[in-house]
Amino acid sequence: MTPPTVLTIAGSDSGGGAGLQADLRTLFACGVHGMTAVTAVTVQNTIGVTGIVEIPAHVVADQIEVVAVDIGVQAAKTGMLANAEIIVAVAGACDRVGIGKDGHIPFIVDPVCASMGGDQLLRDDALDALRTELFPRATLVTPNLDEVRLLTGIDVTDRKTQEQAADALLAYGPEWALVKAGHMRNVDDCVDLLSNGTDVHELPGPRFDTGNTHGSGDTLASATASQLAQGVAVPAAVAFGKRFIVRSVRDSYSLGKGHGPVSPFWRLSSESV
Ligand SMILES: Nc1ncnc2c1ncn2[C@@H]1O[C@H](COP(=O)(O)OP(=O)(O)OP(=O)(O)O)[C@@H](O)[C@H]1O
Ligand SMILES: Cc1ncc(CO)c(N)n1
Repeated sequence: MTPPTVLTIAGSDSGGGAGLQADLRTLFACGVHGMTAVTAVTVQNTIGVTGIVEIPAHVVADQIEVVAVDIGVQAAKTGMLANAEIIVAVAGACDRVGIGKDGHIPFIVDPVCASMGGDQLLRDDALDALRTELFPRATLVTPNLDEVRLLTGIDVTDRKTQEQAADALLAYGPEWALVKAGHMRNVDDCVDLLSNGTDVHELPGPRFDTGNTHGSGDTLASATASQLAQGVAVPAAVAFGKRFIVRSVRDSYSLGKGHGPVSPFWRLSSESV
């Protein structure tokens, strides 16, 4: 049987923990066919990012268009987009193939700005392009708290500011905003907040005491995209993504000398070959 298809528009992490490698791993574990429009190649391990080569913007757009035309895309997500020119090209290509809230294909914009270790993955002057080019096209945006601060100026410290941040993000035009709580390290649990301005959903979850959360945002967004690709509504798709990431953080593992990755392998391990 042909599985549903999901396109990730993202950068490569040579260490295999985050970026398109995390996306493909997660999409596979969720039973969907993953496709990639590569935006950048990072020279990266568990310690940090030491180099970035950005892919020409027209090549990013072409990757989106060729897979959409031939294979078909049932949901799409973004990760690292590197620069404003790529963002503009992604917006144009998405419009041409129907990806986005005004087309028929659900579109998650994960506004990746930096790696877990703080290395910059998006040029400073590209923030505005994210807000103006991609947020209005997004079915769902999924910033972490550092990205919320950069995009809205709001410092999220509790449930009230989390909701304020969601409203500020929604003002840029996405249908839904998910304000992730992974970086709210002063609290014992990890409650993400999903809102479309009228429906507000708390997504509760435990906080595991681990530094091995490399790729957690990519994994959450990809697991959510796997559900949107099958016609699941946003709140249920995000609830699935949250359950998926909780198990994946629980089973995260140490690798190298820095931050190890979250692991979606739990989903594949119930049967022996
Ligand atoms: N220590 C943890 N224990 C449990 N869940 C976590 C933990 N850290 C992050 N999460 C969950 O993982 C998901 C991603 O959250 P986070 O805010 O860390 O995103 P991110 O910073 O974009 O991730 P990335 O590490 O890929 O950059 C959220 O659902 C969050 O609640
Ligand atoms: C390529 C890439 N994308 C995303 C992230 C953030 O998780 C990362 N560290 N590297």
